[in-house]
Amino acid sequence: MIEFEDVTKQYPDGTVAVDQLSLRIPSNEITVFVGPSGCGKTTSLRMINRTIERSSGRISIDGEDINDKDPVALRRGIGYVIQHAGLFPHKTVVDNVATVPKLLGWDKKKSRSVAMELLERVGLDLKLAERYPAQLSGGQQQRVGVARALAADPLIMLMDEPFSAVDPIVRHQLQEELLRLQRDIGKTIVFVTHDIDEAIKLGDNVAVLRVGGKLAQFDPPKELLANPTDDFVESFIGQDRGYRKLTFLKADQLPLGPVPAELSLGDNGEPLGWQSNGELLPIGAAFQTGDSLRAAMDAVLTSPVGQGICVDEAGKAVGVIDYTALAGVLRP
Ligand SMILES: Nc1ncnc2c1ncn2[C@@H]1O[C@H](COP(=O)(O)OP(=O)(O)OP(=O)(O)O)[C@@H](O)[C@H]1O
Repeated sequence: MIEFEDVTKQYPDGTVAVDQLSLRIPSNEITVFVGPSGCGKTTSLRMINRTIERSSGRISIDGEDINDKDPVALRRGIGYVIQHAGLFPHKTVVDNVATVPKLLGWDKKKSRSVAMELLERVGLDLKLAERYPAQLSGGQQQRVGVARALAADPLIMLMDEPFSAVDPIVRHQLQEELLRLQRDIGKTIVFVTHDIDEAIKLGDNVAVLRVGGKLAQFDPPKELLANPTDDFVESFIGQDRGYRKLTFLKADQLPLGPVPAELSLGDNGEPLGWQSNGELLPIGAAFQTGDSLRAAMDAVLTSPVGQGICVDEAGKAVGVIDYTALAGVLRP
């Protein structure tokens, strides 16, 4: 656990970036710091690895004050990922990742093989391993940044707006990959973003900060959406919080209807399209039973016939749901 107790950061010019922040960041979970520009997110994050020193208060990791640790040793146990990945431009991708194992004293061959394993783990095409960072897309560079941060097998990962500079589709993929990776590695991740949707999607816990570096609310996303503590949090979450709440309800309780005859299926039962007046209409976005109700709603809304298709893990159609049945579930 990382604990902030009454932590304040005042910069030499008098700016109070973080004001008496107290919170507990649980181990092996993702905690997100979110808030408007200038609210002290980055300052809070960087005080954890002491690249910014706190002015007062206490920050501890598993009970030990970080100021009692050697800063270099402290940083070695903490991975750090930043917005543009911060890769070494003159090193190849694999050498970027192998840098840390080499620093830890491993030989070149072992460092490279560990680096290749990590690149595979973060979903990078290994054909890109010998390229230089400038020859990769922004999303690919971020994957390398994550692999490099994982290279020392740190218990803690600090991630400062790591996905902000990529387009929305790649961003969505990187978020999904991070969640998948976290299911395997279970690190203590502290993640900074100004995007409340990203915070809600990724965070086990979300700390909402207001300008002046004060904590407005610290809660799991579900609680944040259901009970924002004040007007600031409510307006920061936005108008559509009722819709966002659907993210936390599972679609497996939905009363699915049978697959209708008008739905064309492939050899393995996968939906191909809706037959309508001799035409085959697209199916829209199908959902799986393990998905959220938000995904089911999206499937209904994107279906040309108002029927959301539910598929199993193999992609086989197992049932459909329409507006009326969905509304029945949504009504309190
Ligand atoms: N070195 C510095 N000297 C003086 N003030 C600083 C310094 N670094 C940051 N600040 C100020 O501290 C406040 C918090 O900055 P910080 O970068 O932590 O915020 P942030 O929430 O991460 O912002 P953003 O989302 O825009 O990156 C801001 O008012 C900023 O101008």
